[in-house]
Amino acid sequence: MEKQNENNKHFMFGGCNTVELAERYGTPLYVLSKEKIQERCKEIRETFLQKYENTKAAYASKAFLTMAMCRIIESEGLGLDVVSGGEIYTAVQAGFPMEKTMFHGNNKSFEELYLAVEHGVGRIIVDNLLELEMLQQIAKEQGKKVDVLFRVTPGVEGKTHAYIVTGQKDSKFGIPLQPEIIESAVKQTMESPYIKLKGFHFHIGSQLFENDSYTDATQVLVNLMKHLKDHLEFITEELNTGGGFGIKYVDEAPRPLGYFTDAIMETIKDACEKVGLEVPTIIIEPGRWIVGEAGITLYRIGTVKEIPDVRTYASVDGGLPDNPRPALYNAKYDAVVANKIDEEKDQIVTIAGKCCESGDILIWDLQAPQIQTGDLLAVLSTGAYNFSMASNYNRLPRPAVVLVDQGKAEIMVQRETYGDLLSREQMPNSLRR
Ligand SMILES: Cc1ncc(COP(=O)(O)O)c(C=O)c1O
Ligand SMILES: N[C@@H](CCCC[NH3+])C(=O)O
Repeated sequence: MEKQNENNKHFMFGGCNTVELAERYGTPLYVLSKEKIQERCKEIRETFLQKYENTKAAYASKAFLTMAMCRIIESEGLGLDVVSGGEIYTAVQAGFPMEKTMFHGNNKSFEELYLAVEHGVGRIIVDNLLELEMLQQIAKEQGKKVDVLFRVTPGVEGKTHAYIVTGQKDSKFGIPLQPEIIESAVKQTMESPYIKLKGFHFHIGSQLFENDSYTDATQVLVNLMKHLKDHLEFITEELNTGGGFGIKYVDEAPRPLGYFTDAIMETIKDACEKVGLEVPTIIIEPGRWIVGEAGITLYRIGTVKEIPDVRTYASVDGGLPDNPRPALYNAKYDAVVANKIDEEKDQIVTIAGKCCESGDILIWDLQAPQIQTGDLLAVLSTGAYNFSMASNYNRLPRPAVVLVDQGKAEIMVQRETYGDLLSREQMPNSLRR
């Protein structure tokens, strides 16, 4: 834990006193530590990019994206993985070097693909044949040749929540690895003046702690590369092995990045050598691993309801709309009472959100000091898939996002207002008074 403030009562994050942050910016409040993001990017550079030749890394921006985040990622030298027109637009507006972006998604629209080609997105990760068709038309129209990878489903199951596995055969993502399907798709690109197929992509799933699914999938891909070389003389130049590296939410023991990347690199080198293939450029694209532990959410405690012999509920001023993960994946979180970090944790309390949903419980049975109305709760590891998955359910305005760095705090995203909630509404003429 970070060095605490002088009276040791308040939780410090990014060198800032969280009690002061809550007073200054209000609650709920997302707080993001620049330093923690930078530490992860440094680890990627040192244990992967600099250790191995012909490697690249991109940040999976679906985990958390704002224009400021694009700037941080750009200055750390990483690329950006985007999955929608909205994410492309954000990167363009932030002035992100678009040749370092890669565009994913299982159902990209014509408009989104058009936007991607227009702005020179570096790689389009083609997920299906309809997309390939649209892309040929768009590239022809814009007079460009587009670099693509094919996303394939290697038939490997990641050990994680069923809603966040993606690499298995029965998946909505990717081109199935049946020889006739994949061969015909590769042939189409080899004959096309508008498409350059650089290689392949797979993504097994998210919040993974074992490297065997990565190495199994890598081996499957080398078999594919060999097959395509033998049958079509197609040379694979790039292989993107996705993201998914697990982080600590409560008591998980996360692996260092090298545990995954060393295994991937060893497997690819050995497997390629065995069948006489050149090792392709290897790309990784973690999201959660870069930003998850770099974020916290501050909430003010409201009602404390004690049900004798049952449990105590402490309700916060946010919940499911700013963090849908507990309701969606049964995700577990840890938290500290930010204004009482010196106090003994002698109470078990359940942290409830304020939505009209019994399932809106952020944390069951948190070990905490005696909690009272007005206390400040800091929920940890909320940097990934909280802000980016937030909603306005129950018409709660989305919280502000503050970037903290060595004791300084700056607003990254303003808190929504009630006015914002109505800003796109229009009264139909038939209902006007
Ligand atoms: C294609 C792709 N790449 C990267 C990621 C990032 O995953 P994570 O945030 O678990 O690293 C995802 C999400 O699971 C994904 O679908
Ligand atoms: N949104 C999910 C993970 C999906 C990752 C994107 N494919 C989560 O919060 O865990």
